[in-house]
Amino acid sequence: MKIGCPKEIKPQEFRVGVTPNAAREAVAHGHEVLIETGAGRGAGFEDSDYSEAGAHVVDTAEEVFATAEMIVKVKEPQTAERKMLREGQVLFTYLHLAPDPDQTHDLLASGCTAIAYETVTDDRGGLPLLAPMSEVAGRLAPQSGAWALQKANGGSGVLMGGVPGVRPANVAIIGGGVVGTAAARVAVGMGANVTVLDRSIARLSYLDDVFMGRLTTQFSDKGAVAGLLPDLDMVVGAVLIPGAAAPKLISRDQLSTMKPGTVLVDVAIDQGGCFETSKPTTHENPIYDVDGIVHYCVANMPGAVARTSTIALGNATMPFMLALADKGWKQACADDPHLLNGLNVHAGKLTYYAVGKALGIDVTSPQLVIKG
Ligand SMILES: NC(=O)C1=CN([C@@H]2O[C@H](COP(=O)(O)OP(=O)(O)OC[C@H]3O[C@@H](n4cnc5c(N)ncnc54)[C@H](O)[C@@H]3O)[C@@H](O)[C@H]2O)C=CC1
Ligand SMILES: CC(=O)C(=O)O
Ligand SMILES: [Mg+2]
Repeated sequence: MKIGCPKEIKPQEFRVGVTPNAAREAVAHGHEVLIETGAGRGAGFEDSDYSEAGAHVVDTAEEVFATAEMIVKVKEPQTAERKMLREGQVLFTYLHLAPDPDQTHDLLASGCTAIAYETVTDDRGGLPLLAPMSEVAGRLAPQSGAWALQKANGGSGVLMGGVPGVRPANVAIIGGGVVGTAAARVAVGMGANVTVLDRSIARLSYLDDVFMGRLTTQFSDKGAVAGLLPDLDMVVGAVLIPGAAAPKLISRDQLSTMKPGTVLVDVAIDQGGCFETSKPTTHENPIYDVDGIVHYCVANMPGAVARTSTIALGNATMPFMLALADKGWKQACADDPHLLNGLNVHAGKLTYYAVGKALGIDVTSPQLVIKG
């Protein structure tokens, strides 16, 4: 199969969808890999690394899209990229369709087959292609939030770890999954006073065991969140209902119950955000103020540490990319129900229920699609 990897064009996105190591494996499996010149540079990979791995370096994204049977990327295709997708072509990347009707309609109109990293599952109930980037974003969240807490950035001027005689920051993390756990590890390490809220008692029990008294766990309901808000310095939003639009857990009215300069870090922004006042921002302009509360809502946080993120993502996607290339998407999805869970769009049909529910679009069963 011809596998194509364009340079990412989302602002300040330095990751790349195919690493030289992944390209080498694909070539060893008999596939042809086309990579746009400079695509790996932001992650520390030169064109020569790809050439040595057996890939063909091409000059333009147009060439990649026109030639490749499968496009492997990182971020959801941008408008210019969506225009280049065609019927029969496979797209393997993050999509986050539930909060993004424009992209959804463009993908349906293109006729392509789009498999979303973030809805591929595993045997343990996890999301193996989201998890590596959630590990990164979770570790970054307290770091970015601590920067936003600084007075010059609009924050309240509270230091995460405090100093002897002055209390540390109070941090609440809503959602104790992969992002939440990684964020808790860093926030606790910085010396903050951390509370993690989740609706899964099993998850709270795990966190209680692992952190051995170094954080507080609390069941997440409206009353619990409202009760914490007046005393917090930072909230990290880290909830997920796979594929679905994120539930809104802090309303605009509630901002007035918080201290001026409190920081909200909405990691769940790629699924629409879990605070009513969240809207996506970029690394170029990551924060904004609503009613005196600082919002950090960067939808591609791992792009900031593109080297680490690219290698971590490439390690996770490679086996799935190879299965899709070796067998063709239909057989690969028929053989692996976890990969089939990644199928969001095929030939003008939406195939993921949570996205259909969020956007009011009819859904065709993915099982039916692969039999067709
Ligand atoms: N902004 C960015 O750059 C990135 C964003 N993300 C996003 O971060 C979010 C979290 O991802 P993961 O941690 O991997 O998901 P996960 O599935 O590991 O964890 C989500 C947790 O949220 C909990 N939850 C669901 N509803 C809740 C509620 N109402 N209150 C409290 N907890 C609730 C679940 O029980 C689960 O433990 C996702 O939206 C993901 O797409 C991930 C990576 C990068
Ligand atoms: C998960 C995601 O959207 C990202 O890593 O950018
Ligand atoms: Mg870019």
